[in-house]
Amino acid sequence: MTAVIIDGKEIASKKKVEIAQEVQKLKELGITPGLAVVLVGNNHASRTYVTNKEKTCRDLGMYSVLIELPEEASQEELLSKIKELNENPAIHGILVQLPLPKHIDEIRVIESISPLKDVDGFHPINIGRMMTGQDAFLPCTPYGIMVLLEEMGISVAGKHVVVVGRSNIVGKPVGQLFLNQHATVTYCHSRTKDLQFHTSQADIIVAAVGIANFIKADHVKEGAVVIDVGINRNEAGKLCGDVAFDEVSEKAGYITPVPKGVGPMTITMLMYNTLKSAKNTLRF
Ligand SMILES: Nc1nc(=O)c2c([nH]1)NC[C@@H]1CN(c3ccc(C(=O)N[C@@H](CCC(=O)O)C(=O)O)cc3)C=[N+]21
Repeated sequence: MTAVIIDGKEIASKKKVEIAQEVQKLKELGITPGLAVVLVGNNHASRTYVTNKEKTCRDLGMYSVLIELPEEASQEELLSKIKELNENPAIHGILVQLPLPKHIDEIRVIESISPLKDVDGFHPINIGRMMTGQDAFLPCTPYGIMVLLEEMGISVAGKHVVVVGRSNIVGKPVGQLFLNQHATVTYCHSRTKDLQFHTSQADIIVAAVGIANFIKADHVKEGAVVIDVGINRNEAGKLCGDVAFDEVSEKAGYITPVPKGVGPMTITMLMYNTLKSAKNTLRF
């Protein structure tokens, strides 16, 4: 069997057209969704992602502003910038690019963002509301994964999903979103015994460990759906996922490539969350 490729780039483009149309409607009501991205320091990868986010914002007709602080900026400086953004009515979404320099407490920073503008979905209020199945800003990568499956017509209810990796921004929340859609969820991590025993039973595997080519064909059941969240660089500096794509594609039923799989959906769902926040202001 050769796996069906889940084309995240194509699905993201389709979603972005829908978002751009919604943005146009809001602008006719006098509201332009605004996203503020805060970048501390000069990490090259972060700058690439931030540039990508800003460009996408503008392509969709949204307002975007980049706030740059030097690497040595104090936590207090960052927190006061965020306070200004919380109070700025032209800003509907705030994203503080992670990772932050070591001298800054990331949790403290995330908790200083208004939950109403937390378009990353990282704030405990939004995580708590997601846990209990209430309306919330959902974290962009996990949300994007659920949209990919929905667009591909891959049902989740009753399926056995194995999440490999338990980060706060992907592994833990994506398992919760699967649970909310009635899947049976197994979380695997660095302390799991016999990883292959679990992954080879999965109907759907989410690989979010941050180790290049970690999931091999032996980890995968014939016909399984394999979602690769990895954003690693191989020896040649080329972007590659957590899944050994070629050998796993021989066995899987569906697979997301890296690049052009989950990544573009992360950006797209950030735009969706910013639009949602702007729409929320119509409610008050
Ligand atoms: N507060 C915060 N929120 C984030 O959402 C966040 C963050 N910090 N820090 C860094 C990670 C990483 N991230 C990616 C977004 C898009 C691609 C993406 O579009 N990747 C393209 C390839 C891009 C390239 O060529 O490098 C793809 O997979 O096709 C990847 C990674 C968001 N992040």
